Amino acid sequence: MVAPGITGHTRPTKVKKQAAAQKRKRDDVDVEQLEAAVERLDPKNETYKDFTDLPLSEPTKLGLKSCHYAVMTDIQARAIPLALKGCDILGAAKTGSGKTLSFIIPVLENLYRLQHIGMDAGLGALIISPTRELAIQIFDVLRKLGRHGHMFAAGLVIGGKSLDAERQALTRMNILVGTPGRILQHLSQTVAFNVDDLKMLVLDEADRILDMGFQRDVDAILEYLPKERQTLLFSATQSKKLSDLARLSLQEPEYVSVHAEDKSATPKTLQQNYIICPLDEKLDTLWSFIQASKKSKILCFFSSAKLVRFVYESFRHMQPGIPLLHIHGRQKQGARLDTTAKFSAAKYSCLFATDVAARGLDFPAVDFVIQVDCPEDAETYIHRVGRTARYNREGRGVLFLTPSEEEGMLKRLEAKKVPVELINVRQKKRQSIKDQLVHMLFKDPQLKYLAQKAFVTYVKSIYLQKDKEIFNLKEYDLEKFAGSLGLPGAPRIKFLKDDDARKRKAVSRQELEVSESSDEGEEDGQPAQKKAKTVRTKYDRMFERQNQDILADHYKKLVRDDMEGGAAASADQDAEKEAADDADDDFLAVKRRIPAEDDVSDIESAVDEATSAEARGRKVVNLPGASQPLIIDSNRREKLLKSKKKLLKLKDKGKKIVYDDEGNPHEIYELEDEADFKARGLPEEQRKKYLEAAREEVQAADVTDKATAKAKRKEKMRKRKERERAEAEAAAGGVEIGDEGVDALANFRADAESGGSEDEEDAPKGKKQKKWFQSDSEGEEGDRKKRAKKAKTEVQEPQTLEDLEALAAGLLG
Ligand SMILES: Nc1ncnc2c1ncn2[C@@H]1O[C@H](COP(=O)(O)OP(=O)(O)OP(=O)(O)O)[C@@H](O)[C@H]1O
Repeated sequence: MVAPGITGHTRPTKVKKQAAAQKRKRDDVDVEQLEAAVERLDPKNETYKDFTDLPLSEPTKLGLKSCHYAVMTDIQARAIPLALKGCDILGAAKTGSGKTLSFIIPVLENLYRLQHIGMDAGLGALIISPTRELAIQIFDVLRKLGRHGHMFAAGLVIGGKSLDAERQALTRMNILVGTPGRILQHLSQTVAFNVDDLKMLVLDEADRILDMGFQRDVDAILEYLPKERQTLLFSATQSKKLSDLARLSLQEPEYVSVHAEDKSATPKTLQQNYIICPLDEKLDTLWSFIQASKKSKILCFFSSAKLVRFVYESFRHMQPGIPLLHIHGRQKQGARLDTTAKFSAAKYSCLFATDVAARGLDFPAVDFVIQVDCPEDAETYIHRVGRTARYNREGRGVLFLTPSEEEGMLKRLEAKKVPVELINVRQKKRQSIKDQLVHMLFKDPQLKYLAQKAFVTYVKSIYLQKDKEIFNLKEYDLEKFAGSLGLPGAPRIKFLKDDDARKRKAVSRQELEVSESSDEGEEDGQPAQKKAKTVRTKYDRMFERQNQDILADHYKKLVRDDMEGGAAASADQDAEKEAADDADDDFLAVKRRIPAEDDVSDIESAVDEATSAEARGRKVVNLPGASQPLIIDSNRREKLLKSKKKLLKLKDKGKKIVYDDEGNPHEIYELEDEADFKARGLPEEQRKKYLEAAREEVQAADVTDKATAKAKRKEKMRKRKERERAEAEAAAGGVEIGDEGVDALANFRADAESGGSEDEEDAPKGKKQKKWFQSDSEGEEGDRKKRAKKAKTEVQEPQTLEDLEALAAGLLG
């Protein structure tokens, strides 16, 4: 198999051509025999177990052998024979049950029997996947299986590479794997891309591809494809919606649903648990879990990219003792692929992810899938948890549910026949990381900013959830949640006006996840055309941010005020701007409370305005302490009168005054009259006079100071002599002074001379001084904590995987 741009041939062209010609001759015979054998297949009455039971071409057999695939999985045994016979298929099977081969083998075989090979044949099969990572994975399986003698040209189009390079290769391709957006882009822009003779269309993760997020792209793609074709749809959670089937022009499709028999939609080897965890305890619980499972491969799901970044960055600072990775749609493609490869290869690692990693990815040997944030629905739960316990391996899934999410989510899971069992977190084993987070955020403003964004995006994700039976924003203690992220308080969030919010609510959560990453040209199959076109600088983006009041102070000073009265006008402008970059804030607005100097209107014009307003019959109120009258021209202004806090804003801010030696108040800068200044002489002469007078003043003060210092010294000397005399008399009187007594005396003298500062020097070196605000007991408490912490870190590391799994299980058991 040839994969343009990916594999190259080293053999000279002549030899290659001869080999191909010979092969084709052999294939002619092969093809006829295969056709006859496929005709004889009777999937409805016979069962097939091994791949050798099926009439497959030599190259496919060799491919299967080289990958050590011998026995078919259930979905393969049922779907492949039907697909070989040309049926349209709607295949549903549990995660990790081998669906990829269920469509790759029919694609290779059906095109092989049709000899749909070479440049002139054009595109024979199109395989669509919702994410780039999954497309790469499918292409990899195709390559491995097809490289033992198949002559197809196969390619991968997922964006992130030059369109031109892809264009040239596209014209030669027989099999194409890609994401919806990029495929559509080529269909609409690459003239030589010929799909008129397409024989097969495959949708992997079909329910995802057919949902709202991809609807437009997929419908547009279908417009280009011939109606006469074979269509295969596969997913772990399959939609049977008639409208979808009609869209795809399926012809009497065969429903191949493998989990119908054992009733459960998840693998038997998967142990599924859930814990009840209040929102503000999630990070503590997760941290403790990771600490107890260092020798494991863990995949943790969160609801937003910002949350993933925050948890990754903060946990990394705390050195958890296990390699941490993170993946989300906002990363560059290279970084995502790098992370996928690293996590696949890792023995022990913990990957923090958004749902971009929820579907289809075949990471080997994942021990735990932790759903830290509740999935939007049961389907997403199934796909997430399906990253473990793949192909008969064991695995464990733990779902964190807040008390308010429990009932609704369990109902949804039950409806999908997903067996989850409640377990408890051992409170004794739960470590609190709140203080560490507070400390880190205090020291690192960037981390604090990330925490604030994480908070906002989390709240947004809850607000946007469609299933209000599970997600009810009022039930979450947001103040405590902010505290658990290390924030001093919850950033203030104000929801947009009702109609706007309603519009946004209609957008599905999936669409949001997709659009979250649209800044990468095409992300998860979103077309690149949707990208914002204008070039904007960092500063443009800075001013466009809605959550200005959670930015650093100096940003605040740069922000123009949206005073209550002007808010309506600026809201429209904001709405336009906000559509661009900070997409995840676009239904939320943080109240702006920062007045800027140039927006406070000129008093005179305000008074004029008030007079004319009064003339027009409007109510005008003179606020005590305010420099301008307040015109009441709307209900909002009327309400304003009732709020003391808001009225405060309209009052004069006050000035800074300095007092001279006589106690007279002055402005900080007082400029005298120019004529008076000139009358006193030339500026240079005035300066000299001033300096002379000041010098005389200083000299006089110096003389007095010296005299005072001398008098003090004399007095001190006199006192010391008196003391020595008293000591000598005491000694003569027979009082014994031991070593201790001498020390005490010496100390006393030093005290007298230095005002007691020796005390500090006497404190043992190396031991940290107590702070003035620390009481003794606090100090001891601190020491005790330190000792306890030390003891904690000295706890014996378990040596075997079993030990650690037992520990991990212990935490959750
Ligand atoms: N017949 C087989 N024999 C042995 N291993 C197999 C067989 N079929 C598939 N596998 C292996 O099982 C694993 C899961 O396969 P695959 O990724 O196709 O699952 P899936 O059903 O598509 O999962 P998901 O629903 O999560 O996308 C892969 O590592 C694959 O190599």
